[in-house]
Amino acid sequence: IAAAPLRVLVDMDGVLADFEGALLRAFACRFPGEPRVELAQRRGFSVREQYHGLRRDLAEKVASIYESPGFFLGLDTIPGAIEAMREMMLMPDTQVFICTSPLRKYEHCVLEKYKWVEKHLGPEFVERIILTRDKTVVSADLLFDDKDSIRGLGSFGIAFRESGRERAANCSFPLLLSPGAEPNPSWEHILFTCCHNKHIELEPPRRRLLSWADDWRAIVESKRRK
Ligand SMILES: Cc1cn([C@H]2C[C@H](O)[C@@H](COP(=O)(O)O)O2)c(=O)[nH]c1=O
Ligand SMILES: [Mg+2]
Repeated sequence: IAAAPLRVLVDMDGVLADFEGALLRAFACRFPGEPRVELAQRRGFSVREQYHGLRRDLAEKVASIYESPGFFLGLDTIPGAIEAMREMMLMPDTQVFICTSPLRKYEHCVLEKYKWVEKHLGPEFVERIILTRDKTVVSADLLFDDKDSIRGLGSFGIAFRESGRERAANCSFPLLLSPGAEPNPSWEHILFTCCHNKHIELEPPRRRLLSWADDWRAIVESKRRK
């Protein structure tokens, strides 16, 4: 019996597309007099949260950048990403998908993510886009992602008290509070190094990919069933 092909999910922002670099450049350009967080000072996935910590009103200002038309389409590629994706796609017994989370304000983001993939990778990769706010429910062997803790982003069931009784409600909650719907995702998460996560020390056996110049091929091969 032939072994099942290896399925690899590759995240988009921070892994294929340079979200952080573009955001900082656009922020500095649109709000030149405001304090900003340089890439070397970035900590934690949410840039919005870090700007909020700097000064409350800066959260809305930084969000206005990535919610603007043209922002996602204009992102530069992460060095080596396009070459790595093309090579991975050609690997025998390997299925490659782009797994990316849209903003809750999806108006420009969703269309522009599709256009970005077509522009930089071509139409065959557009067929391979998975858009989800909860990557835990997607079944695969590997997930390359720059977010240190992969959970759901969207609405989820939460218990709360009402008239002394608990009931479930489908509430929309801030990004970082939502657990994924699947507590045991099938994939191994490989943390892709990005400015906001490079200071995090991973607990073994968690693994990192430092960049696309690092040995991603060895990570892929390590997951093949013997
Ligand atoms: C506040 C904030 C939001 N994002 C957004 C950008 C994307 O829509 C998703 C992450 O997408 P990915 O392809 O799954 O990486 O969240 C962000 O990346 N960083 C932020 O600080
Ligand atoms: Mg990402």
